[in-house]
Amino acid sequence: MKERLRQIPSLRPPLPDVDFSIFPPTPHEAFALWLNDALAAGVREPHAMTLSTSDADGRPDARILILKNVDRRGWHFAIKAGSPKAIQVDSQPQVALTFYWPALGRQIRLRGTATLLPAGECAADFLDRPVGARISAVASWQSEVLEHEGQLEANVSEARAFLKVNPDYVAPAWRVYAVAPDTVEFWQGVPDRNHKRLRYHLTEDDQEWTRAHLWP
Ligand SMILES: Cc1cc2nc3c(=O)[nH]c(=O)nc-3n(C[C@H](O)[C@H](O)[C@H](O)COP(=O)(O)O)c2cc1C
Repeated sequence: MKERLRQIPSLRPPLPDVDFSIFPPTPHEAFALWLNDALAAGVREPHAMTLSTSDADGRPDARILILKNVDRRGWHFAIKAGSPKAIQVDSQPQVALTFYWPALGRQIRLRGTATLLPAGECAADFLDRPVGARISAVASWQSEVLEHEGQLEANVSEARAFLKVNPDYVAPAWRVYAVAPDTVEFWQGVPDRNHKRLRYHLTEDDQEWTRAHLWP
């Protein structure tokens, strides 16, 4: 295994260069710039990110979610109440988000606080989902033990029939959170390993973003 892993290239050139000295004043704007680059470079699912949480005992957990929006409140994700991640976020709202875009050798790391958005926004997000995704959200006891496939099929059929006659139904467990970061780091991999890093940090009074270049 060790040999096989060693042979896999990482940060394979060509990678883009970056001039952090001309980066915008907020990480929100910087994220939008890099997302444009990722889309232009054909990065698959650049809106997939790892949400890291910790449970009540302080044990870390992580999983991938889809980024739903970025606005002044932060980076949004949608999940189901009652799932392990939702229980973790509610008990410990300090979380981290991580993006990795291999084709560009770029990583973005955020640390901050997750806040539940108003019920109306959660409902609107649910109704925006394709019908298959709504069926699945209604049918699934997410992350519970599935005793046999038949259970899932039965729940999916039931949810499909229910949503057919109740197309405006909103799953009450649907939640959208925004992560308001206090730290956001933009990391550009360089093949010679002298990576470039820019960290945005919110001042204590939450008024201003400061910027610092970090050692590789
Ligand atoms: C590309 C990708 C996107 C995903 N997007 C979401 C999402 O937006 N919301 C979600 O609840 N789960 C999403 N998942 C599934 C989660 O990673 C996870 O398996 C699931 O939510 C259960 O997590 P939990 O047991 O920590 O609650 C996605 C998985 C992948 C691989």
